[in-house]
Amino acid sequence: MTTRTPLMAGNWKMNLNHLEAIAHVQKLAFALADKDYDAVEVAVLPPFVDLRSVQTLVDGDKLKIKYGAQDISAHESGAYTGEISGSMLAKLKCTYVAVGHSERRQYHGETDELCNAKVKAAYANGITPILCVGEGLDVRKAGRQVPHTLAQLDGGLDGIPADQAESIVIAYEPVWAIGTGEVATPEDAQEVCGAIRTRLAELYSQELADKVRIQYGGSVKSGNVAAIMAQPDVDGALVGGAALDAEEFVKIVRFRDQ
Ligand SMILES: O=C[C@H](O)COP(=O)(O)O
Repeated sequence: MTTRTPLMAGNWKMNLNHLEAIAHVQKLAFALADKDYDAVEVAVLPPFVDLRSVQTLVDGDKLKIKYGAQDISAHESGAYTGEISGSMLAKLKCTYVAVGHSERRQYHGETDELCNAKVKAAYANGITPILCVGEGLDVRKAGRQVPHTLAQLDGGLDGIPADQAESIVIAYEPVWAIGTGEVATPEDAQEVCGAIRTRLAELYSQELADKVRIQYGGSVKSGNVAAIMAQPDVDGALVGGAALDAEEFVKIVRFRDQ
């Protein structure tokens, strides 16, 4: 059985300017330094304008905290006003990039096809995508959360070869649980995360599926993280609101102590 290192990633969304970002990462580094946290990988996904500041801090102080972006352009360069390319993110040494977050899908009309192009752009630049998938409330009420989420997974991974897919991170985020305080039960999370792993085995191989980390996201807090992480197919969390509070995020990282 493959051991997967849990990945706790804080998606700051449109919060914290570059000065606040520096203070926040310093707090995280200070709080995490007093106890070994090698067993858990910690990442932050700040707004684009914070990335240079975060990079300088992480590089300068040789922090173990990883960082990445919340989005990536499907294009490599050119006349795409407002977009940020994969090569720009790679130049800032981003480890991760979120692709297809439900807020991008909902407010910016991102389709599975576009997400797939963004996954390819990430890999073309040596950045690991965190592909976000998950159903809305109407789909959940209709009991179609598994086929809906797997269709997003299939679309996002279309044409991605195994040697790339083995490093992908999948974030299962039921939209009805994002920022609502409405957390999926551990069983809800396991149902879909387990189905994602089974699909990865069908698309590639069981060996590959066993390597891929699958996160849960949606109102994760220190009080509920341990129960969610106890599920066999949940390998981390993509944390929104609670990641803006350094102390709370550190508690989530230390889920084993909760
Ligand atoms: O990317 C993070 C998710 O959208 C979860 O956000 P939340 O923890 O505020 O519910």
